[in-house]
Amino acid sequence: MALAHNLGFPRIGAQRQLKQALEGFWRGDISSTELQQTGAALRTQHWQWQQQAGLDFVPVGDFAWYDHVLQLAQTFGAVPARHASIDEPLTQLFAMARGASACCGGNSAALEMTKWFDTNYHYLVPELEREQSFELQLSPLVAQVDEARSQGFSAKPVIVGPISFLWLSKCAGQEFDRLELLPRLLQAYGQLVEQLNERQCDWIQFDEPVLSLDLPPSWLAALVESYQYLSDLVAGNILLANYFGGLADKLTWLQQTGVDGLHIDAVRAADEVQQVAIQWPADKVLSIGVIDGRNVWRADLSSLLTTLSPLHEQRGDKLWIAPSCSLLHVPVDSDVELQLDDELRGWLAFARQKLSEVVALTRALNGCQSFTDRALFTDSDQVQRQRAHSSRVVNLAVRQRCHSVLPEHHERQSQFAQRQQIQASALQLPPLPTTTIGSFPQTAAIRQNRAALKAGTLSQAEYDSFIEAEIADVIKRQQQLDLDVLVHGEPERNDMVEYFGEHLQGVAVSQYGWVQSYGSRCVKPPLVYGDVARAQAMTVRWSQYAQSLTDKPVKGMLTGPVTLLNWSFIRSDLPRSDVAQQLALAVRDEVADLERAGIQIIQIDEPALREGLPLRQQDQQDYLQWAVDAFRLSANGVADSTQIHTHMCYCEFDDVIESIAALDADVISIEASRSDMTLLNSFIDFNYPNAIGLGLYDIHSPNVPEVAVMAADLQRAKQIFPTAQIWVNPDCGLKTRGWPETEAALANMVAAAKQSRAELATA
Ligand SMILES: Nc1nc2c(c(=O)[nH]1)N[C@@H](CNc1ccc(C(=O)N[C@@H](CCC(=O)N[C@@H](CCC(=O)N[C@@H](CCC(=O)O)C(=O)O)C(=O)O)C(=O)O)cc1)CN2
Ligand code: MET
Ligand SMILES: [Zn+2]
Repeated sequence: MALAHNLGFPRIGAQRQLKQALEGFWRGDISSTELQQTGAALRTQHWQWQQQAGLDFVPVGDFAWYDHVLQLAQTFGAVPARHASIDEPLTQLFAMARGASACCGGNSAALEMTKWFDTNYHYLVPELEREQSFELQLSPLVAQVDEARSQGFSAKPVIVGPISFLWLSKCAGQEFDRLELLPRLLQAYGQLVEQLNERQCDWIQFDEPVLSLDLPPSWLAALVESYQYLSDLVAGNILLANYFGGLADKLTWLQQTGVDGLHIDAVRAADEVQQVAIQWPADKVLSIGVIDGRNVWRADLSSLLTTLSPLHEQRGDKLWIAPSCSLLHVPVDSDVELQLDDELRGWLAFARQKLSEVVALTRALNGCQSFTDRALFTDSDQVQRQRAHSSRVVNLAVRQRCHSVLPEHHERQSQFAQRQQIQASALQLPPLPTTTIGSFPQTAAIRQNRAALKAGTLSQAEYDSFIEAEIADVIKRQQQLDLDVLVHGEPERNDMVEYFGEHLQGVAVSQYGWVQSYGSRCVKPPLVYGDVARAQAMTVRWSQYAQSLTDKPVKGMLTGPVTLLNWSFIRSDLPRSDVAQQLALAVRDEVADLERAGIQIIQIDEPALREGLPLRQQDQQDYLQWAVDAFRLSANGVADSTQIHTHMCYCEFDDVIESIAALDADVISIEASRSDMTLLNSFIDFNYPNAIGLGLYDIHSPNVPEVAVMAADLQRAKQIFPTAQIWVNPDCGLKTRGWPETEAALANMVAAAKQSRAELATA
């Protein structure tokens, strides 16, 4: 009998209960007891759903208040000195996640947040000292195992394994080889394992997604050593879980680990399944992640059954069926999406539906299908046929246009040096021009108005005039701040990707399809189900209105094709590069309309360009090639006098700097402040040719940066780059901030720029 299991369930809640509870707790509206109750209720609900779906085990340990890597760091006492004096565990955890103000242990910054592999989920980066000690502190995992068992669930603890934990951490202070810490870290894992042993868990799942990366041999040797050690300690069995890519290149290492089971991502690495099935010993469990945990389309169950049947014949009960990865990256329930038409809704499988697919497949293999399992197969067959022939999927005009894209559509008319001169005389900006990244605070009033529009209690006309009033307000405030290049503030956008999803053909948006991005913040990724086209202008009206209110240039503001792609759920029947090209053409049309409407500066944001970089080096060049092409296709249809900006944040630039230069944007604004300007090194080393907007302050914190600090950073920048190349801006949009700190910070930023300009004049 094959077994059905799951690697992890979305923790945020079908109605984002965790978000509301967390934000309520941070505001002081609810007590920690109430927060704990919400967490417990969510866990129970999620276990119930999973058990009812028919899984043989439920995952325990996938829940976290903020992030599971953070939770594990705290579990092992890997707490930076600046947070160590905070006694109360939850207070300490949130201080590590969000920084602590004077109220609890001084003004201590949060841990760095970064992307979880190639997802839009962010984890907090543990900071490890060379002398770091690890010791099992209070373990929420152990408590939750007790909780699940007391409620009658068959619990499979899941935990990030030691190699991934170390790889994803960073050195506090000076660099050292983090593997030096492994023996101490393993002891802490050992302490945890002992507690789990007492609870007689049959299986413990250790997640090692770093197996999907190109790992140096020293790390692979450390992996073998770690799991040999843990296998001896664990009374039950170890399932070593990899996801987001393949691991066939590491099989000989994995065979030496002594673990009892291996989970592979059979979606991302479908081509490896046969090889792994042959090489992975038949007396060990092989868990095959066939249901896509990174996308939302219903699986082709019949074809999966055909692939899996021979494996089941070979392995019998040593075959497990699962989603490819944790379901953290998909929304909870597609059945509640009643605003989507039946056909489209029928194409979707969110977390709950995916579990039914896992179970239906497993039961079909085991020859014990229920009536509903059979119905699921019939539906699945029908959906595959529908999607293959549906007129809403193929748009011939789009296909033709894609075929007729020519190389010159990717090119500007002139080189940057010429454009720079033309633009300088057209725009007449001062040296070190100041600007912002696009969004201004998304106030409660803005969201309430949008909610009222959706609820039908506010008319479109009322909503539109509300948005105009907001735009007028941000234009006025920017003029008072004396910024040089203004923005309209993006008040009309719920999210920079979802908004375009709402306006593009071939794309649908869900009502409740929230996915955790970081902490309490969620996104609702659009669903790209068909060929993408732009029916009418999406942003021109707002930019034009904003420009009508001022003589200063107002930047048009668009999300770029690569970011639209990477932050959406994309159809699985076309290569990603083709979808990127369709999106690029849609954005290109919008750029053209903005230019025609008199907008002289257009920013095309690409914060997710780096995120989409394939995990293996061998796949990266191809991606960068088509991603850069997509951006250039979207941007380069303009006259030389139109200035193209782009923006990237959260970026390790080193490995993609050539591609960033190849975008050939006239101005790029980047994050620099949080890394203490070290991000600039890649731009310096590369001799980056175009203009750069320095993210002079971190918008993720409510702290108001001092003029002197920003002026000093500008001073450093002037020593590195020609002044004509430097712009001055915050490091990302201001939508998550409040007005008071926004205005105070921007006032200081403008003051720093003016001070720096005055120095130029006297130099
Ligand atoms: N897609 C995407 N990915 C990204 C980013 C991004 O901006 N977008 N930025 C980076 C960081 N990630 C972020 C992700 C989310 C948010 C964020 O602020 N999300 C908001 C939701 C934004 C949104 O869609 N808001 C809706 C409101 C949805 C809502 O909660 N409505 C209320 C009612 C309105 C109210 O009273 O608030 C309800 O349904 O109950 C709107 O503005 O219309 C949140 O979680 O709170 C910020 C950064 C990386 N990835
Ligand atoms: C995550 S990048 C955000 C860019 C967008 N223009 C904003 O200002 O919010
Ligand atoms: Zn940004």
